[in-house]
Amino acid sequence: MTTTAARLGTRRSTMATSQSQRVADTITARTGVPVELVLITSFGDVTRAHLTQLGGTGVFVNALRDALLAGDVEFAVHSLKDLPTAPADGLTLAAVTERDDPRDALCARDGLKFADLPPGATVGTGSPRRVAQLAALRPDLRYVPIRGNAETRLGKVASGELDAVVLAYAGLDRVGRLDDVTDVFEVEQVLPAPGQGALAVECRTADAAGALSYLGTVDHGPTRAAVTAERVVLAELEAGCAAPVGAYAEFTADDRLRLRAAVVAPDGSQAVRAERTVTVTDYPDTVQAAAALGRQLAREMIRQGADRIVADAAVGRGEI
Ligand SMILES: NCc1[nH]cc(CCC(=O)O)c1CC(=O)O
Repeated sequence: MTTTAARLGTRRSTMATSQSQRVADTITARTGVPVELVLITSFGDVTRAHLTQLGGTGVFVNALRDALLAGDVEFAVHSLKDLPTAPADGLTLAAVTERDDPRDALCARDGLKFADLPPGATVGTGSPRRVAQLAALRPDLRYVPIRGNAETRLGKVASGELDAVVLAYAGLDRVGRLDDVTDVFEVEQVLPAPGQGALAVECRTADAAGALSYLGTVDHGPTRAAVTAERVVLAELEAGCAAPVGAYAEFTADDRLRLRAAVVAPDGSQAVRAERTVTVTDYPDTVQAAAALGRQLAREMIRQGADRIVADAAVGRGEI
């Protein structure tokens, strides 16, 4: 008897296939189920438009979701930070993998640290969240929007077109480019995107409890709780993945869940930053505690004007 391999849908980039292969190998090691990668081209991969002009959420995940719903693949692996917060009809988040390093990293010419970049130096990043937080730290630098995969972005530093680029540390690790990192931003300086460093495994809801219940073997409870809190902040602020919102949750030494979040105006001139910790055992389960924590923190931030900053930033991007 031959065992048919489960088909895992993934984007085609080196980063996507590397992280998907790792999930496939872990599933096979833990369950014995063979998994084959099916490469799917998303609109976000082929268009040259600037990310913030693509209508926000979902550009990288829609093609994978279409393939799932069409039955072309059994499950899909996404970078969790690219996944819209709204649930998708007929699909279930079957697993959230253990988070890799959530921080953002600087890759600069000549080994330069962020503090040592000369005034006026050009820093490439397509993320309003990064621009806003970096501009708050160094308003004297020039932030340049860029697109393309990690290798293309790093190439702009190698060619001398830019002095530096900022990318996710976890992504650089997955494409084998950690040698290019010259500085790493602590989460206190630059809060990561909600879900950064974690992967989402998505399948059809109809298969989740039965045929594909083995996907639960790659679910990591503490990461799922942390990213739940982070994504609730994003949802409550009615912000998409292109909004200047950072959020990071982690368990403290005494097993409480601490959530930090920031909303920063695109020029760094205004910011709402907040932090809150929850005692998880006060709630029926960890994910409910995380969701309550996210809602409470978001409400506190809205009282301080965070929703205004989010809306103004969307107007600035031409979304409203
Ligand atoms: N939007 C693209 C994207 N989606 C996930 C990652 C990095 C890996 C991760 O956060 O899991 C990246 C690239 C980047 O931000 O540098």
